[in-house]
Parts: sequence; C-alpha cells; structure tokens
Amino acid sequence: MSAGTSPVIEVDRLNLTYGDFQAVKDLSFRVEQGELYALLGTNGAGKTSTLEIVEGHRDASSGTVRVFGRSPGDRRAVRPRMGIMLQESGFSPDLTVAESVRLIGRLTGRSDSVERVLGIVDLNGKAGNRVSQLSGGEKRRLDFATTVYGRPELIFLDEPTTGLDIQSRDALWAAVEQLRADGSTIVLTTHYLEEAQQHADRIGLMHRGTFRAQGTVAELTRTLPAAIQFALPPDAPAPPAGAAALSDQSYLVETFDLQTDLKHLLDWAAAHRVELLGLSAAPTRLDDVFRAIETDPVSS
Ligand SMILES: Nc1ncnc2c1ncn2[C@@H]1O[C@H](COP(=O)(O)OP(=O)(O)OP(=O)(O)O)[C@@H](O)[C@H]1O
Repeated sequence: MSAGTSPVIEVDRLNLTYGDFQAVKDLSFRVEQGELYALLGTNGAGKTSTLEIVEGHRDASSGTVRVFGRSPGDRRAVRPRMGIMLQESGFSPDLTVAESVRLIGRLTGRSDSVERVLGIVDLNGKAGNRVSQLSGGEKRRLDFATTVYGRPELIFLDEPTTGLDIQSRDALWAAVEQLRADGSTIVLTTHYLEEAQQHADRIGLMHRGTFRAQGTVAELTRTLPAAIQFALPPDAPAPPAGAAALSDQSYLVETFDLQTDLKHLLDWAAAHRVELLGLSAAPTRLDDVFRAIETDPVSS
C-alpha cells in the first residue's frame, strides 16, 4: 500500500437502525488495497448488517460508505469488481456445479476458466453433478469457487470455512493467500479466531454495534498479559514473587514481558534445583482479547 492511495473501502460514522433498534452505531473503518481485514465480533454485534451495507445490499440509516471511491449503490461500477461469499449460498439446486459457476461468470461480467476455479476447491470431479446432490461442505466450496471466479479485486468472505474439513480449509486459505499475492483485497468475517489471527493484516472487533478494538493482531494482543503456568513438587520452596496460586501446587504468572519473566522463572528453578511441572508459556491470543471484550462491563 503506497502513501496517497485511496482506500478500497471507507466507512465513516455508519449507523443502521432496524425499527427503533440500533444495530450499528457510528462505525468508522478503512480497508486498504491488498489488505486482509477481518471484521470480528460477538453474535449480533452488527457484522453482517455492516457488510450488507458495504456490499450494496442494504441502505445505511446515516453515515458515508465508499467502495472504490463510489457509493455501494452504484452497482454497475462497483459490483463487477467484487466477489461476495455469503453465509448462505443461493444456488439453484437443479443446476450442475459447472453451470452454477458459468452463471456467476455471466452475472458478474468477469471471465475465467470453470476448470480453474473448480480445481481450487477440488470439485472438478463433481462438475456434472447437480447442486442438490452436493454435501454441505461441497456446497461451501462451490460458494468459494464462484466468489473468486474472475479474480475480483475485492472479495468478501462471510464465515468461509464453516463446515469445511481441515484439508478443504487449508486449500481455501492457500487460495486466499494466492489472491492476495495477486493484489486482491479481502474482507473476512469468521468465528474461527485462529484463522483471523493467522491471516488478517488488521482486525476490527465489534460488540453491540460498535468497535471495541481495531488494529493488527499484535496491537490487539499487547493490551492483555501473556500467561506462564507451572506446578511445583510437594517439597519445593515457595515460588518466586509474582506467581499467583491457582490451586494447591499450580501457579500462574501474568506478564507483559513473557521472555524476561520466563527467564526469571527458569533461573529461579535452576537455582533451587526445582523441576517445573507441566510448564507452559503462552503468548496472548485473540481469543483472550475477545473474551475480555465480551466480559468488559463498560461494553455492555
Ligand atoms: N432485519 C432485521 N430486523 C431487525 N433486527 C435485525 C435484522 N437483522 C439483524 N437484526 C439485529 O441486528 C443485530 C445485528 O445483527 P447482525 O446479523 O448484523 O449481527 P452479526 O454480527 O452478523 O451476528 P452473528 O455473528 O450472530 O452472525 C442483531 O441484534 C440482530 O438481531
């Protein structure tokens, strides 16, 4: 991303109300060209509602949304440049797999090889089968194939790996990384936080219609301490200061400097000739940030 490049998506003080329920409140974010931006959050946080507006499927109550510098309502300009993988697929059950891909090709105006996109998701063997005959995971893979048909510049992936086995997940993520290498911008929503942790450049964490945190994984996780856990044998001396007792002989050290505190602990154990049982040192994970936000009374 170079200085001065305009963002692919620009959302400024977006609000959405359903009747008198405010589902999205003053939400602002940008997604830059080539980024993988993950919009994460609790159930009912407003992610789908936000994406529906950005995708041009729903009008905002107030605020500004720009996609490629245009209103998402400007469908003729914006839609051919986007691939959208929704949570629920809308294929006609009577079409074959290959016909479904071709149909999407015609609707988007993009061109590609049906064989290529079915190859990405290992569905070439099912090209002649009707959609109604596919398993749930195979339908999801077909969803992905039609979404990336023609290598769109902007790709929305809403829970893309739900129902997929591990091989299919790996294949899907390899395809996403290839699309990014080719310059596509990706917006992801998922409840699989480890996937966001691994693949997202930046994350927006939503709860009850607003962002509770936004930034890179490193920026979000450094707000919470990492954890060192260990247990001591019955005859061991008292543990070093800073270790909180969890149960009889188990201890927890919470730290913002994992490396230094782990070294202190190992030095203490060596000096006292103590074996640290079940020792684990875990950096802060996105799950921890997520849980902290869900339980934060300020965010309720
Ligand atoms: N058409 C609608 N009419 C009224 N309320 C709605 C409508 N669609 C969504 N909502 C409400 O708006 C809130 C946000 O819903 P949304 O589907 O955007 O959340 P989400 O973050 O995508 O949730 P999830 O992770 O559960 O899919 C929820 O409280 C939901 O019940």
